[in-house]
Amino acid sequence: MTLVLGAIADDFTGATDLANNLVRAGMRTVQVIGVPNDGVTLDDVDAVVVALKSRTCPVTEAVSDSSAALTWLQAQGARQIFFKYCSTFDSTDEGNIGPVADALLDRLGSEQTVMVPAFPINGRTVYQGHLFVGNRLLNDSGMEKHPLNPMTDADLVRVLSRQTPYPVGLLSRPVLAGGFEATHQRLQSLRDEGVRHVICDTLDEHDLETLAAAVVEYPLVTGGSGLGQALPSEYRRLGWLADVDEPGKLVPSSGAALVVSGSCSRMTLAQVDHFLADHAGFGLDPLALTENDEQLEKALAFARERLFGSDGSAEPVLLYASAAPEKVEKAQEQLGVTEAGAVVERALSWLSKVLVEEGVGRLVVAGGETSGAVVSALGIRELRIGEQIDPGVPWTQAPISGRDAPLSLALKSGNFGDIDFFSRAFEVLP
Ligand SMILES: Nc1ncnc2c1ncn2[C@@H]1O[C@H](COP(=O)(O)OP(=O)(O)OP(=O)(O)O)[C@@H](O)[C@H]1O
Ligand SMILES: O=C(O)[C@@H](O)C(=O)CO
Repeated sequence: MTLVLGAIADDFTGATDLANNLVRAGMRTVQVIGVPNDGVTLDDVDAVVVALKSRTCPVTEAVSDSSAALTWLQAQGARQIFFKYCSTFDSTDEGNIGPVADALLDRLGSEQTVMVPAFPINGRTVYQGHLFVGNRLLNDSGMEKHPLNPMTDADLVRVLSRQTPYPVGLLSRPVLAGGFEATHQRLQSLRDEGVRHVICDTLDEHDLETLAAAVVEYPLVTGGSGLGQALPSEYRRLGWLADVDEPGKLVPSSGAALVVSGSCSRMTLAQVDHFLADHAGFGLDPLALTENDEQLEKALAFARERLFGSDGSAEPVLLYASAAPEKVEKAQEQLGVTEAGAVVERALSWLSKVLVEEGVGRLVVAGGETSGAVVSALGIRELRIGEQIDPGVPWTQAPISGRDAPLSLALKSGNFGDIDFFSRAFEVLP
């Protein structure tokens, strides 16, 4: 069998989220970090997800990194390309969703793609082009306060129209409810009208199935991991995908248990509070971090003492910069948005690297950008997907040089996971 799906994910937690859904739907999936420059063995692999850090970087960089990923995936023979972005459509008026999708369409010589951010099991739905998080519109969900890409408009046709010079259309729920034929015809007529990007309403798994059936032969599809959950059965129907056993199990984990969090999303803030109620944690402040190394050293000493307790009293520790919007704004006013984020990412990734070298073997990271920074600092190139902790967040494993057993790693998207995620994650792990 040849490679069926090649995915380009704009952040690391998003990549893992998609890989998780593909694995759960029966595809043998490999997640690679960045475009591989040497041999990755893709025998017996149905899907590859290339994790980029292109969500908030400058547009030109996002476009060139995504194009490089496409070139590599095409060389591997991928039949369909999936551009994975956030289920909350994280982007700004400059991009990067529109410009990357346009560049990929150009390269693939394709006239149209669909935009399917919905992930119903995690409460992300789209109706009349408006994105909901649970029962709130996107712009009233906490995402309007996102440190890097505040989402202040829930109308995705309008949002995307600011990012692309091409026409953006809507495939609405009433049409979708008419099933495959009605959906197929609407996409066709939008294409005849020159509509390049189609925002797709989606309320539930059944809508995802209808969409997957209608777009399975599109060279490029785009969206959240919900569509990734629905596509594999269509690949199977076309004979592109053989039936395979359930995804492989990870090897038993070992080593101390650390959580690092740079996510300031509403759910992460609640998870941090919940964990701190009966676990140890150390909060980092970007302003203090820029002054000198004192806070960093204190955080390291705090973590070492509890993680590796010499008297056998080892316990999980949380290191976090996660903070409420007022605090984030204050740091951003003084340091600038990019520098405030970068200071935190540097601190958390350095702490993770040192502590993994010293014996952390189970690591949970909260936040997509934060995960990107941590995974890069650890020099990880490839992840195997394992047990799911909560929808969208599996345990993964990666070899680490100097460590006999692989590192067990969970990359949690900001708003994913139940309130007790940080402590329960370690219970799920074999
Ligand atoms: N106290 C803080 N002040 C300013 N910026 C912060 C602070 N804490 C974290 N940050 C930055 O905020 C950004 C959070 O983005 P990140 O992608 O990690 O989380 P998220 O958006 O919640 O996750 P996801 O993208 O998976 O939904 C990071 O760049 C992080 O460094
Ligand atoms: O789609 C989502 O919400 C997540 O996979 C994600 O991309 C968060 O960074």
